[in-house]
Amino acid sequence: MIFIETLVYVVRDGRVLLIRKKRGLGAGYYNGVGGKVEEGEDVVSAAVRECREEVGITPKNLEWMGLLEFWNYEDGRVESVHFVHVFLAREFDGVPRESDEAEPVWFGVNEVPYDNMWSDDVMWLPKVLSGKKVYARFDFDHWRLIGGQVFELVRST
Ligand SMILES: Nc1ncnc2c1[nH]c(=O)n2[C@H]1C[C@H](O)[C@@H](COP(=O)(O)OP(=O)(O)OP(=O)(O)O)O1
Repeated sequence: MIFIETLVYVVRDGRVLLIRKKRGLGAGYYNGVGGKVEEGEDVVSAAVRECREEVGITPKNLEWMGLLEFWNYEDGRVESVHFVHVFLAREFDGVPRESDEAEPVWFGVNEVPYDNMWSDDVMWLPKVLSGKKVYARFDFDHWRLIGGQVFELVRST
């Protein structure tokens, strides 16, 4: 199975908005706001929709910060591949509120709870929060991280 997904990190006043995911894959972990891109939807529209659905806010002027690939293997075979577009939003409308999927929580950008997040996050999210664009690929065995590489993207002139 191949999935196109989004992750949005809303940043304001030195803090970043994360969600504590309440159900599904990664439940209990803190993460950015996001989910699967639906049939016929573009990635920016999907990112905005997920923010509205999960925490009731509308992010504005999304800045594309990179692409992550998550390859999950089960019994030596590829079980799923996830292409995740990462965005920063420095502006938004609305007030974050809890939903049945997610509890929104603000953290200082230097106090992100990496011990309670997907174990790949500490390898790339600090770069994104400091304004760097990234490409990364991570391999998992039954969703346990077994390897990965992170690259900073720089624009060539
Ligand atoms: N390893 C890792 N690190 C960081 N972020 C993620 C992962 N694996 C992931 O799946 N994710 C992110 C990527 C996506 O933003 C979400 C996936 O959310 P999911 O709940 O599967 O998608 P929804 O569309 O919201 O879910 P349903 O509506 O299908 O329940 O996690």
